[in-house]
Amino acid sequence: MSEIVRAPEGTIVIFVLGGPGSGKGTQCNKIVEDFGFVHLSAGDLLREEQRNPNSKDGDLIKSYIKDGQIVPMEITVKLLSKKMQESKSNIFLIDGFPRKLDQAEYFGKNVVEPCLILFLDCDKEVMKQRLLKRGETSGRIDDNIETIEKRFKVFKEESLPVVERYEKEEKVRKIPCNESVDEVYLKIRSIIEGLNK
Ligand SMILES: Nc1ncnc2c1ncn2[C@@H]1O[C@H](COP(=O)(O)OP(=O)(O)OP(=O)(O)O)[C@@H](O)[C@H]1O
Ligand SMILES: O=c1ccn([C@@H]2O[C@H](COP(=O)(O)O)[C@@H](O)[C@H]2O)c(=O)[nH]1
Ligand SMILES: [Mg+2]
Repeated sequence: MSEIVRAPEGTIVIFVLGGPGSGKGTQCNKIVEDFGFVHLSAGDLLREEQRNPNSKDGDLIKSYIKDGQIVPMEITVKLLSKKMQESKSNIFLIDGFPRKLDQAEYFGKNVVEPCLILFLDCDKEVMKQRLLKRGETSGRIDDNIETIEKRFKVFKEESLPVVERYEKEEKVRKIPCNESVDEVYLKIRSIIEGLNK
């Protein structure tokens, strides 16, 4: 796997954060359609790496995901950095990362500081119902009630402090996400359209 490389000057990174099932992937897909940013889902990259029979990290990744725990950051940051290096774009939506304070520090120091955090704020019960429904067809090893509960705990204890960290830097836009996909997206679109105004 390639090494972690600092992003070139002018690279713009938006972190899309929120609890499991808050709609990060769904909303990122809509942003990509309208704005053409490059969407990197840390979870998707880890799942792809886990499926790669040549990866030395596959078994480790699988055990962390199945248990709803956070994979050691060197693995995730390498995957993100590789995709960024391969891309011709300089605007990235990074979904579901950073999940811990040390990951936020590490990425900022070694890759790039984000300019904006979109925080998708959704009620736990709403997220749980979405994930259970998704689990009927997703095939994800973590879309089951036992792992979902663990993911909620990890999100509250480890990942919410990341949002609080960026709130101190006034980089966070909080978006209520209990409503329909289109209602949520209208709010997100207006935030993105307002950038640089
Ligand atoms: N606003 C919404 N209203 C109803 N269903 C939604 C909404 N947003 C997303 N969903 C559905 O909820 C499920 C979870 O959405 P999505 O995969 O986008 O969430 P996520 O935040 O990326 O979750 P994860 O952290 O598990 O990757 C999907 O089945 C999606 O179709
Ligand atoms: O930065 C990351 C992102 C994800 N993980 C692990 O993957 C699963 C699923 O992530 P989603 O964002 O829900 O697709 C997550 O529960 C973690 O186990 C990670 O470790 N680090
Ligand atoms: Mg997702």
